Amino acid sequence: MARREREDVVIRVQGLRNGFGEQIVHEGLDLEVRRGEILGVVGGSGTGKSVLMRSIIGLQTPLEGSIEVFGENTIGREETEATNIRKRWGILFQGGALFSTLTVSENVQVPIKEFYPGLDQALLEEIAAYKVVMTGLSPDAGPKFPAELSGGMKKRAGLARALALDPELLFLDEPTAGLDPIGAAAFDELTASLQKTLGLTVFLITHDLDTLYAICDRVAVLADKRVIAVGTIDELLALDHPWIQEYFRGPRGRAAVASAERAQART
Ligand SMILES: Nc1ncnc2c1ncn2[C@@H]1O[C@H](COP(=O)(O)OP(=O)(O)OP(=O)(O)O)[C@@H](O)[C@H]1O
Repeated sequence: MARREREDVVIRVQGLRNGFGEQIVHEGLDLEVRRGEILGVVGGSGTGKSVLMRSIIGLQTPLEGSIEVFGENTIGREETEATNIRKRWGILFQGGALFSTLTVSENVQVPIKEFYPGLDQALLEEIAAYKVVMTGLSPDAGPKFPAELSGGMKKRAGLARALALDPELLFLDEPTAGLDPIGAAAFDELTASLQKTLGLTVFLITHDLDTLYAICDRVAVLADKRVIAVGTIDELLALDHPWIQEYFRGPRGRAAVASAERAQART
């Protein structure tokens, strides 16, 4: 394969098999995520979207297969070896996963302290304050505890922490779940604008059709234990798979198309 092509693939998953006891979640799953794209990952509940993400970031050891991130294998790596790859990505887990006993600013400082111990406290606070503002939160949010924040603010704080180390690759697990439509649209806009400004590659698990239409360059569909299709929404719509047709052409899919068309007409 040409070197250039290799470099343009940030995540390469091949022949992935995952399971828990008797239950096989993935079998022969292949996926490539290209540099600079927002890839939406969809699939019915329990199809293994989160397990796929956990496999890629090394939290779940697959039964078979290979996973490369930035051209490096991420399976079975020693902690110290994996550190160099881990600091090049940021993760927003489902629900934000903030430490409830730490303030927003302290939450953002956690990964910085982990990877760069010994940084001066004033500098840590300055970096955290910058990340907080970057995600659209007011500077006053820094000293607040997660319990004092709205759902949307918690997501933004989680995003600020995911961006703490200036990552090239961002993993978002259902970032708009639980947000009202206006909050969800605002979060989508934030994701798209950060992706552009920072040149990020984004792996985005979602059930939110509006998010897919609004900001994803391509969408990967998980079904039957593997990625059955990946492409633009138009490319997926041309396929004859019942789940894809039902998902994109069902009532919610049609509403998302109408809303995307309205947004386009406004620009
Ligand atoms: N640690 C675990 N132990 C046992 N089974 C697990 C574990 N983690 C996930 N599973 C199972 O693997 C399957 C896939 O789970 P996963 O959370 O990846 O689904 P998902 O596609 O992200 O679903 P949802 O859209 O509902 O979040 C499920 O059947 C789940 O019960």
